[in-house]
Amino acid sequence: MKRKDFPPAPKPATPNKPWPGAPGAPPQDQLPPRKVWLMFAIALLVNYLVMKTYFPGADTPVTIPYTVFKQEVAKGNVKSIYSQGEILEGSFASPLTWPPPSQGREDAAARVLPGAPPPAPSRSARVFKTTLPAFVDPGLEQFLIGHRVEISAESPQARGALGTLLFGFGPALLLIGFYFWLYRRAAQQGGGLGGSLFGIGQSKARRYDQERAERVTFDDVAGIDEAKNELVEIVDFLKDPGKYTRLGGAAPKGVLLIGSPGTGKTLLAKAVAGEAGVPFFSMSAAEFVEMIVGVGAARVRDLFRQAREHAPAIIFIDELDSIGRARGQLALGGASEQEQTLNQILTEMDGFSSREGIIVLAATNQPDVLDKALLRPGRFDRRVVVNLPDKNGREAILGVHVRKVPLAKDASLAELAAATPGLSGADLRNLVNEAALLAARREQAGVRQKDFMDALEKIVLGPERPILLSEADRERIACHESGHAILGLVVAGADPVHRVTIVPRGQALGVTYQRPQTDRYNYPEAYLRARIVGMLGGRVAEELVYGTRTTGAENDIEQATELARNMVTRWGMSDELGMVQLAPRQSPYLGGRLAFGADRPFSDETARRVDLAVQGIIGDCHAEATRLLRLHRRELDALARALLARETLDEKEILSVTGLPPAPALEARPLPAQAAS
Ligand SMILES: Nc1ncnc2c1ncn2[C@@H]1O[C@H](COP(=O)(O)OP(=O)(O)OP(=O)(O)O)[C@@H](O)[C@H]1O
Ligand SMILES: [Zn+2]
Repeated sequence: MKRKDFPPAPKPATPNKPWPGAPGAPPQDQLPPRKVWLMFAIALLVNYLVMKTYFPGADTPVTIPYTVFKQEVAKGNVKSIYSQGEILEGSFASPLTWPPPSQGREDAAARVLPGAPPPAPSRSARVFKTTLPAFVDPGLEQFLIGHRVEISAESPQARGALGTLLFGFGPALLLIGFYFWLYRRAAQQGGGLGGSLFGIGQSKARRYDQERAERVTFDDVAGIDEAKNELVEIVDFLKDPGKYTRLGGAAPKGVLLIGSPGTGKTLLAKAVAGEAGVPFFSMSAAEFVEMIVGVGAARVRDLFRQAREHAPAIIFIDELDSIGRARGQLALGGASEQEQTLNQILTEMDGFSSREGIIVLAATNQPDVLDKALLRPGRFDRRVVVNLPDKNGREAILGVHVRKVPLAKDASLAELAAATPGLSGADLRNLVNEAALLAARREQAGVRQKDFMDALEKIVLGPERPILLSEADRERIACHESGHAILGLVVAGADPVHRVTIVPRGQALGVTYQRPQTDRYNYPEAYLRARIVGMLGGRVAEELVYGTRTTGAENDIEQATELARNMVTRWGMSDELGMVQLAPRQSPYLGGRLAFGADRPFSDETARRVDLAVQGIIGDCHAEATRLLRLHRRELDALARALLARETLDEKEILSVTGLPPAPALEARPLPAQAAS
């Protein structure tokens, strides 16, 4: 069973890909695959028809009886023959239909007779084949000559040099021609299919023409006003590059957008282009680098060339960190390719003057791993941090995304914003989308608050999972979740418990969902301990009720350990170790993961003391959880029973079942929402 905290925020299924037709969805200017196949089929057909018309000898010969052959010679319809042993091949002056159609019909009638061989379907042919009779037909030669039949040593099926060439290579030539045409087409459209076949060195940059794609403006970007304000100047510059450089000042060349996934970096870059009315060339850095060495650099060159042709313009490089990692720090393999690509970017950025009116925007969520050379003046010397939105920001972002969604009267974006701490802009868009789908499925005219809340639950906790649990398992899970929930009510400073369920969701078999009333930025030690006590509540309840342990607490243990370790190593909350930094600062953009190349900066002796301190915190919290649950055993049992009967309980129901008041407040109330399972 699993415990979830709001940060790291859950990732929506497709965080970055706008759905087709959404603002910012790339224009669909590549050939759709179906059309490609159609063209291919047409090419093959043309090939076939050409062969048919110009090389009738290519026909498969009809086999005719010797007598029919002689009749045709007598009629003067046989143009030439070629004999090879007793097989005689030849061609007619005008095509012959064989077997004659009438005979075909008779044969069809005869087919009812059992054992009758199926007749050959009658068809018209220019070439034929016949077998000479075993007895010698004297005078055949004279007969043929008399009827001007050309007797040759060469089979009519053998073709001239050109014929052979066309037959052997025709289809291949056509295919090549076809691909070449496709490639030209794709190249004209700036990348696409051809690019992957021939133009490997071409950038696959997508160009968004602001007239063609739906134009993105600053109106579409909400909740990140600071970042927006910093980019206003860039828009100004793009509108009139001359204005800035007239007095000899250098305009910015590169701006690095730094922020967690889904905070709207791409959107912001598009909006800058949209506001300035300039073309937007976008490419993900990961796309630069392929298996073939040198390709990345060529693509970079191509990307900048394209932008230069359309200047003023914006170049947007997403996921810069995937090539911008400090050189020499790269993983094995592909290192030199990444280096080359990176060097090419640096060269290009040094190469263009700011007068050209090209601005390179790049996005990353790991600024600390970037090569220092990228951050030097004249390159990405401006940094704009794009933060996760606060409550007001979330409300504004929701406002942007519900523009085209009809809302029911009871829908409250403010309330929704309050319930979604830690969610990014992309998450919020996803939330609105899910809610709209849900409302549509429920056949409502507008989206109600309940739809939003259900969608939120699905996004945060994962979709419900239809697995069949045994009664014993359900009882265990009910007991475990009740343990979390009761502690959420009785531990001072715990976040309010919003929901408890024993319906399996996502990875979890059951979930206790807690969330704070406000966004939190600073966490008191007492709050962190309260949180660990709550995390351990599931296992402790099982210990009290059953006296045995299960694997269900794995996730709880993981999270509790991480939190306790951070208290000791980063936040100086251990008296034994004091205010010493024992772990590198975690990048807020790495979602809590350690920065690249982090080393352990202390002795083995200290490591042992850290472990002891962490175990000490967990031990204390375990004791506290046990004490509190013993004290509230009656409420624990009541809640577990109610859960077994009703599966899901909301805040009000939990309070009424247990008869407990909400958790008493701590001096100041701390952190984002959490869900424990
Ligand atoms: N501040 C915002 N205002 C309005 N919509 C937003 C905002 N932030 C994100 N979105 C929505 O989320 C979508 C995805 O965001 P976007 O791709 O810009 O995020 P990102 O920061 O570039 O993410 P990543 O780092 O994963 O590339 C946007 O197209 C937009 O619909
Ligand atoms: Zn749990």
